[in-house]
Amino acid sequence: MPAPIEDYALLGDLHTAALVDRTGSVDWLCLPRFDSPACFAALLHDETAGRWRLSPAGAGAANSRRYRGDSLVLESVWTTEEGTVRVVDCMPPRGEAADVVRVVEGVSGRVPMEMDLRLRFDYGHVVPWVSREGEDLRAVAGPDTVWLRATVPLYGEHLTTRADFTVEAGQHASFVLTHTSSHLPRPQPVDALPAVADTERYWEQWISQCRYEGRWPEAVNRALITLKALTYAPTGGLLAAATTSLPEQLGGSRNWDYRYCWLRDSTFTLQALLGTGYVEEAAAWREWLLRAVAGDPGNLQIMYALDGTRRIPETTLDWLSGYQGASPVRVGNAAAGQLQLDVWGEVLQCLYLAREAGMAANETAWQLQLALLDYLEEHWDHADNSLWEVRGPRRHFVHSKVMTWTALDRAVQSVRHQGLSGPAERWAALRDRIHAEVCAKGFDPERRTFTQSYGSQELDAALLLLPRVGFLPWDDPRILGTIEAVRSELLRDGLLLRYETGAEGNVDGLPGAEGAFLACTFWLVDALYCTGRRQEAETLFEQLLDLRNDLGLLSEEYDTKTGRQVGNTPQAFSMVGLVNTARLLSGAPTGTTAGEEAGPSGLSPP
Ligand SMILES: OC[C@H]1O[C@H](O[C@H]2O[C@H](CO)[C@@H](O)[C@H](O)[C@H]2O)[C@H](O)[C@@H](O)[C@@H]1O
Repeated sequence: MPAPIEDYALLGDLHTAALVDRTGSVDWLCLPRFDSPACFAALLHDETAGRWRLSPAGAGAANSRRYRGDSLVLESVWTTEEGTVRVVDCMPPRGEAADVVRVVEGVSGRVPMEMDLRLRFDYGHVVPWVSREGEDLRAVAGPDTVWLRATVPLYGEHLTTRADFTVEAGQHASFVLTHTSSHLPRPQPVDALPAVADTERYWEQWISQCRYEGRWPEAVNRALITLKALTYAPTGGLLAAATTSLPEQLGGSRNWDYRYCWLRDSTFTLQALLGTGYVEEAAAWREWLLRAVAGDPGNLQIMYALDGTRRIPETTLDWLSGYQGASPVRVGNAAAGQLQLDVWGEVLQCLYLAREAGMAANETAWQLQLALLDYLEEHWDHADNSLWEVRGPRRHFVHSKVMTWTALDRAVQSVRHQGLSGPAERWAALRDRIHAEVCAKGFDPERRTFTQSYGSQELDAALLLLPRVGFLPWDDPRILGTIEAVRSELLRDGLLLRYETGAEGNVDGLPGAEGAFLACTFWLVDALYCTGRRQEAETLFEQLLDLRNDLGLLSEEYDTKTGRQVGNTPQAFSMVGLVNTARLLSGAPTGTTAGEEAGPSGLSPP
């Protein structure tokens, strides 16, 4: 049975990621890319779907583990009756091929070790043909070949590759697993020990560029490293999370594939990276965006594959029982075909902020924005699926409408303050019309709160974002009323739901419920802080930090009843929330609004 979600550590090489549990088992690895089929899928079934375990013989969980400094080199330590060993795991920055390096270091005594490798390609159901090439192993199936080089003898048993060996104090044993396409010659294997050192150096060098000087630096650095690890280096695409189908409710069916680039999640990630000095990543993402939407920029999709592919059809993998029985397991994501109007606002805002942060204006990028605005002028008044990607009927979601306001506002600011050219007066007129409509149709004067959609009785945590984009100031009574209403109706055991599942007309069209949404709870911290409730804000932020696993990672949601992380992991949305809220609470200007015309406040210390 897979481990609790919070037990998993992340390894990555900016092309793909692996998850390792406390017992030394790699339970998730997709090769060669994040969105390729997994060759270790025990995470979504059991060990028969593939995993790679390395630990002292008969041992359970490691006694301790940590990342080496600010890196993605994982160290797990076991102390047994025979002595102490350290297993060092990493994925070196991608060279010719993908490598996973595992080194066993004897610390004291003489410890018997076990290695158990079950490669199962195509999400667990293809057993490869394994043969020896000298001392090394070669496992082939269809498009994939995996090589295993080890410094200890290997043997095969029950369709599994094993090693039983002993490590003494001061000794090393190492394993290098290398993947390539099966039609290609064998890549040069990396040397284990230098590869570990290179990996550590790569991450230390990357984090040394960080310009964050606020509080909670360790938590922020770890979140930034995680966000970087969710970057697909060849294209600059930013992933929502490293996994598919980790359930939003234990045992439930709200299981989605997050190994893609959502424009929304990417723009939030970009804001966190830009705000901490990572302008290069922003430039790479802008190039990715321009390529992804090229051809028909008006016809924007809300998400794309890592390389900008538009078609990511959703299917289920019925041979997998799902994470601890939560089925179905889905690959692909039908949300790609939805209308989510907020995305126009997020993209225009992000590109605006990138220019503010010093990225040179780019004529092609501005042409893209003009095309997006053309579309929006025609479609802003359509009902949509909202940022929550509801699968129930489309509605006039208040947050979506406010983000169309944001798109137009940032366009106006770009002309007025950034020297770009466009019909600013026409955009400003439509912007003001949308503002008036939202205030008339999306606000409930009796309850003194904005509502989830026009005429609805329901609330939505996304309403906390209205003042952040400058739609109204933080001290506007309608915003203060909304913050109070959202708190009183959506807080569960101190954390915030996105909305009430199953309420009024079952807005998301899905069975079951879900955990508290961590990004929304960070938004609540921001709202408390920006309305002068600094102590409450700080207390809630510290409470959120306590939900991170021992390695500083957060998944998408938290089940307050069982005290467990739920949903895909590690999730960019949550890690972004941590970075941006830490910046806010540290007094850093966060600049999510465009300027004085956008409204007097925005997200900045009051
Ligand atoms: O809740 C139903 C939807 O859940 C997923 O969407 C969520 O994750 C996205 C990626 O992080 C995020 O952008 C979105 O705001 C979230 O609601 C899933 O991808 C959808 O298919 C599903 O309908």
